[in-house]
Amino acid sequence: MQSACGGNVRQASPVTSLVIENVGKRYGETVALADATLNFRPGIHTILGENGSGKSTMLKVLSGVIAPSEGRMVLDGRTISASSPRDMQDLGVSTVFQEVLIAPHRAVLDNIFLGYDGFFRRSLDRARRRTAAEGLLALLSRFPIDLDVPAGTLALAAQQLVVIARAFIRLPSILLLDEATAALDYADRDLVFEAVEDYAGAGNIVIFISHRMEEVKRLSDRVTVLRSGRIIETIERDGITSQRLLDLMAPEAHIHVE
Ligand SMILES: Nc1ncnc2c1ncn2[C@@H]1O[C@H](COP(=O)(O)OP(=O)(O)OP(=O)(O)O)[C@@H](O)[C@H]1O
Repeated sequence: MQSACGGNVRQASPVTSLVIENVGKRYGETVALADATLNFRPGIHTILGENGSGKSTMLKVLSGVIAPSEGRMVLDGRTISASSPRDMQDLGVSTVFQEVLIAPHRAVLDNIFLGYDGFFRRSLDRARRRTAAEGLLALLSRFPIDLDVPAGTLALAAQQLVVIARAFIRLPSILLLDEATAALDYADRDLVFEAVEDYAGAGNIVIFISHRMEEVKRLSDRVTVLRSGRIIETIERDGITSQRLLDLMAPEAHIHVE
């Protein structure tokens, strides 16, 4: 991925460990996340659970979108005092949210670099931006995406690829993906997953949310299952099977996988 960006973009300092300790989030009477303690290491760590189990809440806490009601986050041994998405970006965290968030009237190229200048506190000239964006989109997309058209004129799948490219262009140490490929077809998803696997293999932390069991089994180095806002168990790659994951997600359902 670094080479796809032509050496034009700079990676934040590598991070080797992100720990959340006793993190909780309440909305009035609703406990969205309770007493969550987890150690994220380089590789792909999937968060799995039924609707409403707290997955997005955990990702929003990690991305700085919401402040936890209690607990703390520790990055490479140092407690984080970040309180906004920008603070988390400065620490090397990039997020692709469930919703496809684009500026529809701005060019695709500008969308890929949205927020980039403030992030790196210095600008990158337009020619270098084009080279970096072209290299990245060539990795992520089977079809060419015009950098100069307003992003809102693209099909939803192409818009989602633009949003994914925006996260990668910053070369984050921690990449958060919340159902980030929902609008893509199977072949599109495959390219994105290859890029994600390469990125994690290069020593970065990827935290991944998906409800598609095949994706989870293909990508995950480890899976943490949530139920009703609580961490039930974390399973390493060798122990991941559909049956085991379903039993942990919904034990009362007694779902049997053939
Ligand atoms: N802004 C909010 N205000 C009130 N309750 C909320 C809010 N956001 C989430 N919740 C509640 O917190 C719980 C966890 O929600 P969360 O979105 O984290 O679950 P999820 O596992 O991501 O679900 P889904 O798969 O449906 O996205 C749910 O009961 C949800 O209704």
